[in-house]
Amino acid sequence: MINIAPVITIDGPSGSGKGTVAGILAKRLGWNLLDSGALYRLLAFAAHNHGVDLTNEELLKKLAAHLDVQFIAATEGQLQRIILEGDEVSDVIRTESVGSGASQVAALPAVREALLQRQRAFQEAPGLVADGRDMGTVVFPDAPLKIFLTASAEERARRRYLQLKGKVDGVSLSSLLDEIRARDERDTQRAVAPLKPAADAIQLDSTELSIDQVLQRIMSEIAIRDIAG
Ligand SMILES: Nc1ncnc2c1ncn2[C@@H]1O[C@H](COP(=O)(O)OP(=O)(O)OP(=O)(O)O)[C@@H](O)[C@H]1O
Ligand SMILES: Nc1ccn([C@H]2C[C@H](O)[C@@H](COP(=O)(O)O)O2)c(=O)n1
Repeated sequence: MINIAPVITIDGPSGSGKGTVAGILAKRLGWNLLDSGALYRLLAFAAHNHGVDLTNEELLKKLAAHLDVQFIAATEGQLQRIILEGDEVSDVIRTESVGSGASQVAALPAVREALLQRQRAFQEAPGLVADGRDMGTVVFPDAPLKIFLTASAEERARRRYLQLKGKVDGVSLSSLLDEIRARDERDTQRAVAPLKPAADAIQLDSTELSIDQVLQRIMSEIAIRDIAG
């Protein structure tokens, strides 16, 4: 059966604002939300907990296929919650070290294959906003609206610094910039599903745009396509 729930994909590098914009958009439209990066982060986190090496593709594939995870949708005044093997992990998976582990496991073809159907299962009525690296190129190639959101590495590191300052000890702008550049390199250069714009994606550089301005641009693309009813 053909799945007719429309999908809006938002891909781009770390810190470009995908997650923020996708969350607001999903809420505004009343659509489902897929934070695909969270799945790779959960896998890296679970691998660490179970003592699985981040290069062991065979074991990671099995772990990915059986990942016991629940996404509890955001409600008024409550952000989305993520439960892994019974424990709330919404915050602990957001560190740059888990992000780096996620980027390593995400380069393994068997891992990506094991997570593919799990991601596609989020495509349910009335619609889906999906953010990640390969949403428009691999996971939802038929999406009627694809956004590729970027910003300079310096601006992305600055945003991350403001986000983590006061919450995480010892955070520095220069180390965040190094980590962001290393992750960009790994995510764009890997052989499978590298980070790149889909041929039919709209490219938005948010370096000089506020979150509201980015949302306005996307809302006007939605209106042009008449995809949200
Ligand atoms: N246009 C913007 N202007 C200023 N700050 C922004 C903008 N977009 C996002 N931010 C802020 O930048 C930080 C990173 O944003 P966000 O987590 O949405 O990025 P991301 O692309 O989803 O990153 P990742 O892929 O690592 O999860 C957040 O604190 C967010 O509020
Ligand atoms: N569709 C996706 C989503 C994420 N990844 C990998 C690469 C990222 O560096 C890492 C963490 O993602 P984030 O939570 O920062 O968006 O996960 C991917 O390969 N494909």
